[in-house]
Amino acid sequence: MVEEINAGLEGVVVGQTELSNVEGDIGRLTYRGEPIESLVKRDFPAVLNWLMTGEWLDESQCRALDRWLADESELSAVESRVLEQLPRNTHPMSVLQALVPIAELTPAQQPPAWLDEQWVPGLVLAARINAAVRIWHNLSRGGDVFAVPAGLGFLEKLLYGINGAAPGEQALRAINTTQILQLDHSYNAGTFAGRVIASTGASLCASIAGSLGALSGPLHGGADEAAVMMAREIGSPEKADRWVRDALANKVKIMGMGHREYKRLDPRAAILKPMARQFCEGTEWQTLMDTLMAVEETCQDVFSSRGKEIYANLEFYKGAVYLALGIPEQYFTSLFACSRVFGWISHFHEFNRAPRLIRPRALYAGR
Ligand SMILES: CC(=O)SCCNC(=O)CCNC(=O)[C@H](O)C(C)(C)COP(=O)(O)OP(=O)(O)OC[C@H]1O[C@@H](n2cnc3c(N)ncnc32)[C@H](O)[C@@H]1OP(=O)(O)O
Ligand SMILES: O=C([O-])CC(=O)C(=O)O
Repeated sequence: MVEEINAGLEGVVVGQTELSNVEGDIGRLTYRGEPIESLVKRDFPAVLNWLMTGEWLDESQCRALDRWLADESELSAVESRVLEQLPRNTHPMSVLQALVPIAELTPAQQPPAWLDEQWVPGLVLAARINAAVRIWHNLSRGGDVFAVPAGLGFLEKLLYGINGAAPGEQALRAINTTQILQLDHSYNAGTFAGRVIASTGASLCASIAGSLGALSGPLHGGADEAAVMMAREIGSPEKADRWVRDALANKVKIMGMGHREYKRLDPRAAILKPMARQFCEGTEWQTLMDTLMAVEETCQDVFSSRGKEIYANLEFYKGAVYLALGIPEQYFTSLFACSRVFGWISHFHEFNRAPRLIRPRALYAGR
């Protein structure tokens, strides 16, 4: 009997989740029923807590969580030594994969009293990941780690540490938006990898180390860096049309375009494109932004001539916002991980409430 094989698991339902809902046919994304368009008007700590627990924090709780996460965004002596030993050209995603399995999950500061203790190790891990990205950004450039003043918020500390200067109000609002948009996305490859690892009874750190590996690939989270590298290679909007037509004729994938689930515009790209335009206008990033827009136009034109549709995904315009915030492209995917880790933690706990070993079957095709 010939068994049917679905190598990419397209459309296969392998579990359930209450965390986020990707409605690809109508281009809608919600976290616990709340559309991302309204969530981006809130503060990042409030939204990550909503995703994890399904409860809204009041203003003082939100400030307390923000401050505690920021305070926990430091590395222990052992963790710092690990980073110091790494070759300076190590990619930030590899740095995170080296660090996470040995990360210390005991908080250095007392967590807010109302925080359910089941969340503490995961939140400490998320804070360590943010710290590692900030600190590696300094170390990999051969410099000292920028001193960051006390009393900053979680995302403020991350941006301050990367740029060595206090972010303005507009930059803070922008990073609040990008990080909210990346928190969760149902059973994407990175999250699913984490659930598979959790299904063996492995630890939270093991699960998240696996998710990081999956996220790093260019067909997934690594597309953010790859899209900007593509725009840099093209060089200018005038050259985009020829470049894209040649690429598509040669079956080269255009990074940041297309999506397994969205059959319309990714709602995250719909928010990020106007933001990126506004941020890049009249700056050194204007040509890159214009090049990305020209790539999107030609890509859609070629697809339409084939009777198909293609749309930008989360990754296509996000990089232009990040560049304007002072974040270099090698760091894009690690910034993605700084947000998505809260989704991975939520999935780890959700999965472990009804665990089952995930073990599919293969059709033997050998001798
Ligand atoms: C956060 C995230 O992970 S978002 C996704 C980030 N990844 C990217 O941006 C990488 C570029 N995009 C892609 O590779 C794909 O669109 C994926 C992997 C994201 C999803 O693709 P799948 O559901 O597997 O669709 P698949 O790759 O089979 O594409 C269907 C058709 O569209 C084409 N296509 C899809 N995306 C692209 C693209 N970006 N560039 C060129 N052609 C594309 C495929 O070549 C295929 O054509 P064919 O039917 O002639 O063979
Ligand atoms: O859902 C997917 O396949 C990829 C994606 O957009 C994400 O992880 O945010």
